[in-house]
Amino acid sequence: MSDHNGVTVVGPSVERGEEVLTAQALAFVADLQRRFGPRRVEVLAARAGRRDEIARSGRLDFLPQTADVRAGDWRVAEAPADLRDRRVEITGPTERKMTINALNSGARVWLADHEDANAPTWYNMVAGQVNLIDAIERRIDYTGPEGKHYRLTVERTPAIVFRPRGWHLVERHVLVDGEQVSASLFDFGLYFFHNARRLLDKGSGPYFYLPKMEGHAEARLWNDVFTHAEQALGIPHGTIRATVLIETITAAFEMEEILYELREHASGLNAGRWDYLFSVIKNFRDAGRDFVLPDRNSVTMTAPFMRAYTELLVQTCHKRGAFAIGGMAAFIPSRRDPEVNARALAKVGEDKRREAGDGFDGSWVAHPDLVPVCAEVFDDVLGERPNQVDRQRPEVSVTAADLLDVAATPGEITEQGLRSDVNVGLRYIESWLRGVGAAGIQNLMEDVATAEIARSQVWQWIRNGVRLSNGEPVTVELVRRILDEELAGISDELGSAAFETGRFKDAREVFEEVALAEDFVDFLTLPAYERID
Ligand SMILES: CC(=O)SCCNC(=O)CCNC(=O)[C@H](O)C(C)(C)COP(=O)(O)OP(=O)(O)OC[C@H]1O[C@@H](n2cnc3c(N)ncnc32)[C@H](O)[C@@H]1OP(=O)(O)O
Ligand SMILES: O=CC(=O)O
Ligand SMILES: [Mg+2]
Repeated sequence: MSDHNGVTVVGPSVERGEEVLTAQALAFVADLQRRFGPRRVEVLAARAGRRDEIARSGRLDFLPQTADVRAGDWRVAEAPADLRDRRVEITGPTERKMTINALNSGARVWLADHEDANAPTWYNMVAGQVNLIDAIERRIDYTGPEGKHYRLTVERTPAIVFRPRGWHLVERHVLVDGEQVSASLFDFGLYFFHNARRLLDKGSGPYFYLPKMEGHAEARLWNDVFTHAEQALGIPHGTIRATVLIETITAAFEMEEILYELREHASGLNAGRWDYLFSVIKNFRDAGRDFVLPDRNSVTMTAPFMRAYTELLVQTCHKRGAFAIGGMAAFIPSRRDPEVNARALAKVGEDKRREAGDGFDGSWVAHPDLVPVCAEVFDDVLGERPNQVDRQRPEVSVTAADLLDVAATPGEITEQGLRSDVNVGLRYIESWLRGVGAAGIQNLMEDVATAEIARSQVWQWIRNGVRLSNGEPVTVELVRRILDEELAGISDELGSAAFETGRFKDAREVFEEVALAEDFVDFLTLPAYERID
């Protein structure tokens, strides 16, 4: 434990942690917390207020008070040179081996993730910052436990776009004046303090993905944080570039306003489909059967409400000179199973073709073996151009009713779907509690966002009196029985020794809290964070 000028670090020491947790860097974070921490609390309270309003009215609409922003003539800042071509973006945790693999992947951008793909153990958060500095300095290497050596093998590495944790989270290992620091300000502050100048000196810049925002007031808060941070380090205003994930249903109604708030710092919007689905379930969880989604794996991007969302996103971005970046197809390739691999490549190719055809400027992949698939699709559509931001979509006309047309989603609610939600929820939470924030489960990529869908869908089915396709009602008792059965199956598969040393008991407790409790828990990571480390 260390204590300096009102900043107390209560996390254990991490190898090379002293390089990032310097007195100056912590003072910078503390200043951000003191200036902006109270506004973060207000923003979170406003979220709760808005959700109460949705519960009362059962609907959402574009904001009348910002009609002039939507009608106005404005554009976001010009893209810096290394963010003009974003056709392939690889995402992943900042763990050392994966950092090197992502840098060698051939993607144009690496989304270095402290959000959905991250389990925020103190070790991960500090070591991740060390790895990021080493990555920017191109001095990163690593030897795995089996002796395999990793180093940078390419001349041109992807531009790094760092995703800090969302506004809802705290970093409990750092206290500022006795209060837990905002995880967003901690992650952003350390990365910016250590790397802003470094990146500029290397011809790049401090670039960020901003997760899980629920509206333009939150974008204004980020913009004010950026402006202050630039001033504090004497870096020109507008150096930071931010890409905002539109991954909540409320933010979908404020895309223009979000870009407007951040216009001097904005690079684009990303269609974060998994959290978006979670947000639809969460916000309309008690709005009746019209908002009940079928089995998680049957909801695709061609469902009418998902198409409305991505079409509006592309149209909005290009109207404002911003990049539209596509989302994550969940299929992961396999180097062991050619059939699984072929299916993943085909599915991902199909997904990227739809996005490129719709006008997206680039898209995400979860695995290095998917970089060529995404590159090929966007190469075909872009040709010599670095992006297609000039492609306007005047024919697109999306209404509030289109964004909320969940009822038109095809698909069934099946016992297999329920079992899959329970199985994936348990396995993912167990992995997260062990410090692993992204996992391949049943050949699909699972992370915080996909696990949120699984557990919130179970909650919604129970609370809306849903029956499975076999006629059985979804009840707390049924889900408890399935939990027993799925856990027994996992134990048989892993063997009892491995099962007992895992975190399945805690994972079950968390799953029950976030899927079965009468009061809906806003984020599964909140109760899970109490049990991490
Ligand atoms: C909803 C959202 O926010 S999506 C964005 C957040 N989610 C993510 O970023 C998920 C990123 N992807 C991953 O973490 C991984 O691909 C997983 C967990 C899904 C699968 O990983 P693995 O089980 O290790 O896959 P696999 O064994 O095929 O990996 C092969 C190699 O590729 C590497 N690799 C796989 N995915 C990545 C990645 N995203 N970045 C860097 N390297 C990767 C592995 O480290 C492994 O390296 P090695 O051969 O040197 O040991
Ligand atoms: O962050 C991306 C998502 O789909 O969620
Ligand atoms: Mg997300």
